Amino acid sequence: MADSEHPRLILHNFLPLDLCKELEFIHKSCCTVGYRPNVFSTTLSHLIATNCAPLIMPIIPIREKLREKAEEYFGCQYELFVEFTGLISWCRGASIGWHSDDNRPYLKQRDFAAVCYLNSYDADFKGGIFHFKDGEPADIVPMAGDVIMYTADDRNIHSVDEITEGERITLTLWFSRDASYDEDPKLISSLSPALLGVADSKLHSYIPVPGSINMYWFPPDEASSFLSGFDIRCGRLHVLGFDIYPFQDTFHLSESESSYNLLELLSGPLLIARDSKMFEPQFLNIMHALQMVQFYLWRFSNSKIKVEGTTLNVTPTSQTQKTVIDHLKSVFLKDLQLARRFFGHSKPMKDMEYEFDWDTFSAAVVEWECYVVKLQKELVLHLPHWKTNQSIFCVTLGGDLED
Ligand SMILES: O=C(O)CCC(=O)C(=O)O
Ligand SMILES: [Fe+2]
Repeated sequence: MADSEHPRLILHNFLPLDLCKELEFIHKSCCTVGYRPNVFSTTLSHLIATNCAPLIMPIIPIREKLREKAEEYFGCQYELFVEFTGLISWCRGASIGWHSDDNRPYLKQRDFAAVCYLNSYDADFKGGIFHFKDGEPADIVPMAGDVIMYTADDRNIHSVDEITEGERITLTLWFSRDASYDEDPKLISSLSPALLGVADSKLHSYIPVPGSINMYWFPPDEASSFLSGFDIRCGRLHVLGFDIYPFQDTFHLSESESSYNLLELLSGPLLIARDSKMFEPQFLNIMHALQMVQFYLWRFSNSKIKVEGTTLNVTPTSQTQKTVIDHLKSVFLKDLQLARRFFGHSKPMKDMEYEFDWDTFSAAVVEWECYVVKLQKELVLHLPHWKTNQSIFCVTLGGDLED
């Protein structure tokens, strides 16, 4: 498959599609504005810092499998450390020219890269084809479940075409031979024992806690004034048909209130509305609401599961509430068109309109709790082992990932 001048490995169908969908859910619920233009990212340390530690669990076995594969293929058994793990998405306009992944002084520690494609060219996005400058294979068309691995040096100079539509999502890792760049000890020390000691009855401890407002404002250089652009969390909810209504008294929401103060409302309790209906149970903040909607989308929207007969907690939106919603929308989504261009996707949006129902959404909210408790238990089970070894790896793979 590869010659020794250009050491690289392509693995087809390495990740099961349902796992790809799960990672997409995690990314779309938790990401922040990323490190390059029109790029969004979710790192493991960010998941831990925003009280979403259980959500690192689906990533851990994949990470370990990839490290093993890299060591085996590139002939460096037991030598590699994971330097970086992140879910990364590229939206319309993102691209990268010819480069090697170690091409900056501060990236010299990178020895190998692994890129797992979580969604597919054409079906989910247009553009975004990967090219190696020299050697074979030369062009990689991203397909969900496929993985590419290559050396980070100039034997594997590569580029990615501009994304012209949709959102291209990957799980990207870099490996280093230098133990001082191992990300594990930092991650382990940030997994606070107090946080993990919670019993199931205290699940509310795992309600996501948002990072600072400017981490979610796009474009990032507008995050000092918020005069143009949009909040990416509101943008994602908007393209899926949801509005936000703050739970707090809104009498002070005058036109003159600063954008920053209004954006602060997103860190507090709120309700979500859709099609002139308000869902009564409150969410504790925007990340909580977004996670629930993305969870619904992942687990319920494409399945035949329909839940009927749940007591509906949905009321009609009043005119006063609509006025508040519209005012806040004009603050949170200054550039609605841009938000739609980035996160909107004509086909899935139509499917959503068709398939959404509040009863099933209520069921998803309950199911989400079971999901997080399950992951939390796994995390609690593994942590003592991780601490002893100062390294994050699973003792068993739990059957989620095929050999
Ligand atoms: O996402 C990809 O296919 C590769 C991205 C890349 O080259 C990079 O992040 O350095
Ligand atoms: Fe690269």
